[in-house]
Amino acid sequence: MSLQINTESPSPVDVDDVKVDIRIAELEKTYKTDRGHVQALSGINLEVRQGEFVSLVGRSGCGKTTLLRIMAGLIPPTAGQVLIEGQSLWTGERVNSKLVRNLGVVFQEANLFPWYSIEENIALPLKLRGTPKNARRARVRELAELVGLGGFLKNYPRELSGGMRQRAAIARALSDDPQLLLMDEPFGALDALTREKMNAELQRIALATGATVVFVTHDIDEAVSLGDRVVHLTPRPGRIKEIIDVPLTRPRTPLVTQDDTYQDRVTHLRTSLNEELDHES
Ligand SMILES: Nc1ncnc2c1ncn2[C@@H]1O[C@H](COP(=O)(O)OP(=O)(O)OP(=O)(O)O)[C@@H](O)[C@H]1O
Repeated sequence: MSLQINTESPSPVDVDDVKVDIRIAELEKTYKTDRGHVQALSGINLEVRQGEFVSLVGRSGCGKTTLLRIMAGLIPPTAGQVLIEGQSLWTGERVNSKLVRNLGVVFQEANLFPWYSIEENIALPLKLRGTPKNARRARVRELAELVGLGGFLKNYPRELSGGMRQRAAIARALSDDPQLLLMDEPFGALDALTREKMNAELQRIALATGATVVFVTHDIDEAVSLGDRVVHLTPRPGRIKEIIDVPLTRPRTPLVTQDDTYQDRVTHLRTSLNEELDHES
């Protein structure tokens, strides 16, 4: 079977198409350091459709986290645009805080507030939004069950394992029903079984809520098993090497790994990543 691989970055912004949730156009990011400039991203063009699950993969230093942090409103791009539902996320170094409030963001580190209980941590976005206490409590219970923390709501982060803290962080990111979920290696620190379970949960939640997900991972298998498309970035500077379609039906179970389409994509990506290493050595 031939791979539907788009090796060209899509052309920049065409704001007429309402089904596109995110449009990234000619994005550049250069970090200024004491030892000079580091060009982390160059010429990034990417469109993400509403409800789509896009995985970002690539070797260490290819700019995955930088791209996600720009999309999350945490660091400004040096040039280019990020449009979310047609609105600019960045105007120079100024971020559109209204757009940022509607994002759910999960990082590799759980980043929970140590002085709040798990319940209070998960409820925080709802509290900030002014959701009444009873509704908040019901939603938090529902989410805690979902991520397997139903019995730990009164505990504090320090009393939980790393994997449990991460699940709490995911529940917190989901609490306000974000339409766009940005995740940077959220399951990197979890054991294999928990990770598999969280992958299934994330897929289920994304399907149920219709949320658009952008998901950074080092793990090719995870990228393909979760993604509708996989964006492969290459380093120095970070560029899109190719975008791979993964036309597999959902929900995808662990059996997806036996599917030819799945295996083709994984093999292709693995070969492509290894070629990069060979070129360097
Ligand atoms: N705050 C910073 N200041 C200077 N350079 C930075 C900064 N953050 C990242 N970089 C550089 O930008 C490039 C991209 O880094 P980034 O963390 O985005 O890559 P990554 O693909 O997420 O890497 P990894 O997979 O190791 O997390 C790297 O060369 C990195 O050294």
